[in-house]
Amino acid sequence: MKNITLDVSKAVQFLAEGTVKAYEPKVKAAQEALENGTCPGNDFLGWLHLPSSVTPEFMREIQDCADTLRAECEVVVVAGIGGSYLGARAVIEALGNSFAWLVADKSNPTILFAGNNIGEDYLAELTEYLKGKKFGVINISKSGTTTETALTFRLLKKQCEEQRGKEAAKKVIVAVTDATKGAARAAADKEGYKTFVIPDNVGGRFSVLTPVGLLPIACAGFDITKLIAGAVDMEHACGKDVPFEENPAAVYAAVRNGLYDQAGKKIEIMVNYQPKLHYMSEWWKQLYGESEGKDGKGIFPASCDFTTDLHSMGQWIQQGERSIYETVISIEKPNRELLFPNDEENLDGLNFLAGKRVDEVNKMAELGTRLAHVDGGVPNIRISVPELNEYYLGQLIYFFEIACGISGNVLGVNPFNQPGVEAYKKNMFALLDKPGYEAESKAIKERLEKEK
Ligand SMILES: O=P(O)(O)OC[C@H]1O[C@](O)(CO)[C@@H](O)[C@@H]1O
Repeated sequence: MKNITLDVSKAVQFLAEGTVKAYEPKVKAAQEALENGTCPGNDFLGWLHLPSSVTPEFMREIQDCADTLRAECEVVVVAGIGGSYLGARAVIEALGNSFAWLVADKSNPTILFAGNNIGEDYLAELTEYLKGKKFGVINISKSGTTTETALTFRLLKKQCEEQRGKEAAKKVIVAVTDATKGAARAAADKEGYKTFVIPDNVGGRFSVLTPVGLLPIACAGFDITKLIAGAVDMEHACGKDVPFEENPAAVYAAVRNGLYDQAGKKIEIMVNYQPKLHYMSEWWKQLYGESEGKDGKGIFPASCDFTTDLHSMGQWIQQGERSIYETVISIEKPNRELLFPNDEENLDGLNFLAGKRVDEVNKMAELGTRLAHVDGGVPNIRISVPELNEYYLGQLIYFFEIACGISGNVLGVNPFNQPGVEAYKKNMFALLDKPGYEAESKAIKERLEKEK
C-alpha cells in the first residue's frame, strides 16, 4: 500500500540553504517530548498512539451503535461544534456523494450537522425539516457544556421524544461526552442513552479518531476500520525513530516553522482541487489555529477551494502581500471517470479537450497554478494522496495531528490548550445574565453604557 507523500521542493527554495535541516534537532526534541510526555500540555497526549491502541471490540461497539441508528433513522443529526463536529463532517463530505441529500437511493441515512451555530433560522428550518421524519441524534460535546450544542440538543431531544415517544427516542439518542462531567453526561445518565466516552487526555480537535468522529462516520456508511488502518500506518511512518528526511510530519513541521520564522510567511493557505475536501480544510484550520495561535504567535491557517477560489482569491494570492504560502492536498486519482465529449459545432472552442478526462484538465490547472504562484513568491507544499478513500483520509488525519503536535512544540507554545476561546463565552454569558456571572454582567453593562 502506498502512503501519502509530501513534496516541499517548491517551498524550501524560499529559504536559505540548510534551513530545514537546521530545524532537525528542534523537531527531534519536540517529538521526544511528545513521546516522553515532557512537553507543555502533556495531559493531552492521548491521541498520539490512539490509532494503534484501538481494539476490534471497541470498533465493533461503535459499529453496532451505528447499525442501530442506521436501521431506525432516515436522518441522523450530529450535534457538536469545533473538534466535536469538524472531523466527522470532513470525512463524511470527502467520501460522500456531492449531492447526497438529493440522491434518491436512501441506503444510508441523511447526516445533518447542528449544534455548531446559534442561527435561529438554521435551527427553525432544521426542526421544520425534521417534522414527521424518523430522526436520531448523536450529541457530541467533550465538556458537555458548550452553549451552541446544548441549546440545539435541548430542541432536538424534545422534538425526538414528541415524535417517537420518550421510550423509543432513547434508542436513537446517543451521547459522546465526558465520562462523568457535564450536561450531556447528566442527560444521558438520567435518560439511559447509549454513551461513548471522549478520553480526558484527548482534546476536542484531536478527537476525530475517537467515537466523536467514528460514530457519525460509521452512521454515514463508511468503513471506520479502514480509516483507523490508514491512521495506524501513518503513526508508524511518522514514528520518532524514522529518520528526519523520511518522516513527512517532521519535515512539514520544520518547513512551516522555517517559512514563518525565516521568510515572514505568516499565513498558510490549505488548498484543495476537489470541492469534497472543503471541510477537511475546516477541520485542519481548527487543529492548527487552536493549537498554535497563542502567546502572540502562530501561523494563521486559512483555506481555499481551487479552482473555484482562483476566480475570487487568485488575484490576492498572486500579487498581494507576500506573507502567505500554500499547502495543496492533491488527490492523484479520482474515484469516478468522466470524459469531455466532442462537439461538431465546437462553439465553445473546447474540442481540443475532447476525449480527455475532466481530471486531466484539473491537474493542469493545479500545475499551472503552482508554477504561477511560486513565480509570484508563494511557497508551495504539496501533499499527494493516492485516492480519496477511508484509508488515505486516516493517513492524512494522523499526519496533520502529529505534525501539529511537533510544530506547536517547535514554535514554543502549548499546542493542547485554548484559553483564548473563553473570552467571548464570558462576555456572552455576562450579557445573557447567566447565573454565576453577576459581577461580569454588571461590569460589561457599565462598559457598554460608557461606550454609547
Ligand atoms: O466538545 P465541546 O466541549 O463541546 O467543545 C467544542 C469545541 O469548543 C472548544 O472547546 C472551544 O470553545 C473547542 O476546543 C472544542 O473543540
